[in-house]
Amino acid sequence: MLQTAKAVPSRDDARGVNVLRDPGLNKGTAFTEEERDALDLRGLLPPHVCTQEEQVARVLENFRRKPTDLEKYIDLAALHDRNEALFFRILMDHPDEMTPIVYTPTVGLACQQFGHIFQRPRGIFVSAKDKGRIARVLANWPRRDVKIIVVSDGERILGLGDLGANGMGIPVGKLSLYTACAGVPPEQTLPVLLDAGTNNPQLLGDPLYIGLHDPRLKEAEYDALVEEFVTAARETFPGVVIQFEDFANHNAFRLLQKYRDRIPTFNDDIQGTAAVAVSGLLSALRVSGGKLAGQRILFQGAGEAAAGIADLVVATMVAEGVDEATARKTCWLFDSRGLVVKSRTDLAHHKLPYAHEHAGVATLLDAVKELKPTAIIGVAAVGGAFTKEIVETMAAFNDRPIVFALSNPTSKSECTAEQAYRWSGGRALFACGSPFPAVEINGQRFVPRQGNNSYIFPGMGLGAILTGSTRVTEPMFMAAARTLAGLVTPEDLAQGSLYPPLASIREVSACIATAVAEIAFREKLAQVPQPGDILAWVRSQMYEPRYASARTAQ
Ligand SMILES: NC(=O)C1=CN([C@@H]2O[C@H](COP(=O)(O)OP(=O)(O)OC[C@H]3O[C@@H](n4cnc5c(N)ncnc54)[C@H](OP(=O)(O)O)[C@@H]3O)[C@@H](O)[C@H]2O)C=CC1
Ligand SMILES: CC(=O)C(=O)O
Ligand SMILES: [Mg+2]
Repeated sequence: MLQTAKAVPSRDDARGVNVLRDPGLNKGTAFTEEERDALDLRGLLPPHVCTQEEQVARVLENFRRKPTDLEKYIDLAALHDRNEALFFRILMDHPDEMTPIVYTPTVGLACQQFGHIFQRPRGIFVSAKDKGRIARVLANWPRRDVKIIVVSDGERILGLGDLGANGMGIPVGKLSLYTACAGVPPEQTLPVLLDAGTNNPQLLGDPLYIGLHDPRLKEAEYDALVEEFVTAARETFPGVVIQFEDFANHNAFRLLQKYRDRIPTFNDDIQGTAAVAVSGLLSALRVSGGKLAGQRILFQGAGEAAAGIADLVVATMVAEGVDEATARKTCWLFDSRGLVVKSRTDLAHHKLPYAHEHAGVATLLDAVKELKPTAIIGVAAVGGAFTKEIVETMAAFNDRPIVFALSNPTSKSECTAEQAYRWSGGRALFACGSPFPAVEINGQRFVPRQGNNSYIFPGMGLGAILTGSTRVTEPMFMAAARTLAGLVTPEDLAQGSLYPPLASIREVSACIATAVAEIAFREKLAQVPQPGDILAWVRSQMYEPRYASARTAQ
């Protein structure tokens, strides 16, 4: 027995196998001859040594053979678990093809099916059962150099509602973009799902649901869970930035208020969305020739995204010298009960600054007719809400109507790109939350781009991480919006694109991180010495999905 044990090493001794099983170290068929010897890999791999390019070709061939987007998602998730560098190489080199799979819209479907497609856990699940021991749970994470956590409690996943622990797909997807779009090293990222229960009856009745089969915690218990998590996360991973994602708005605004002046944190749905939308507005105004001060913006929806955008529109106008009261009057909200007006007594706190003197209006179409907005922004997750009549009405009194259909995923989009362009006779200045293909109308080609916070959060997080900023502030989001808008070229605008191409997202993120870092240094929030050339420094810190050398792998 002893002899056998010696002759056949135990798994722990089999260095080669462990390397192949570690996605951070594994190069698969790309291990060189020397590495195969040094790491005991001989025979564990087929003999042909592949280049990374050959591996990419193989992955793409298989990926493209998958019959559905969900199958493609599962395929990429498996690659992520197998070979991190190859996964990010593919994401970075094929952003237009891969982003809609790891991110919206497919990630929404994946979250809906999460318990059924689940293969391997990724990230940390902190549940209500962990009360009193969350620090120990976080300590189970194998690394201490985590710099960015994206946390969700799964209560408002995209526009799909309460998906409970299935919402883990969102932190995982967002953090994949952190690495692919902003070069944050994957080992510095940690997805967290805070399982406070779910009120989704379908999930509670689904034996394959992966979360607690319990109703959501009530406010006091819930707040205690979040507080324990935040405290433990900051102790376990000193300096970590915490991004709150896809919380329901009854918690999102409160938690932002509670933590924004205490730790480096932001709410992506409120603040990241605000920056991308303001950037889109600034780009649209370059085409229409107007100024923010001259706009009337009607939001369909009055939640996190709407209030976040409206607040940043106001802050931007105030920074341009407009008085706050006047600035507020440019923004109008329309919620599930109609136009938000002063006489209403049912308004949540975040709606009050936009409750103007006006008679009640019951339908969005009537609101458009009465207010004659220059821009409509859809953030209510009501698919198809921008009807033909609404877009035609917008086009009747605006030479260049601004139409942003920002709800996700695609099924919740207020209108398609084709509808916006066709119904406006090719005059709409359009942006969408989820991707739409290019549209040709009367020989003119329009290339819609995504008004999605994915243009903002990777660079925002990178800037905060690199500087060790102690806070993530509103001026940083304003700067991100302006930086992003500044990267839109006349060629982009000529084809209807209000954002730069996804292919340039790493450069976009580097510029946003630089703008954020400049503020962190100026406001003395940074914890590192200021480099001479901030942009060059930021670029030099960005992860490249190159394979580590065998020496590193050992
Ligand atoms: N493109 C992007 O980057 C982002 C897009 N989004 C998308 O925006 C959508 C909303 O997100 P978020 O703001 O966080 O969600 P919230 O739940 O905070 O807000 C939703 C809002 O929609 C309103 N609403 C619901 N039904 C209707 C209706 N029939 N007519 C008018 N308003 C209605 C709600 O009204 P009431 O207040 O009365 O309940 C609420 O104000 C989602 O689809 C999300 O995916 C969000 C963040 C980023
Ligand atoms: C994009 C995003 O954050 C959302 O739809 O929730
Ligand atoms: Mg979100």
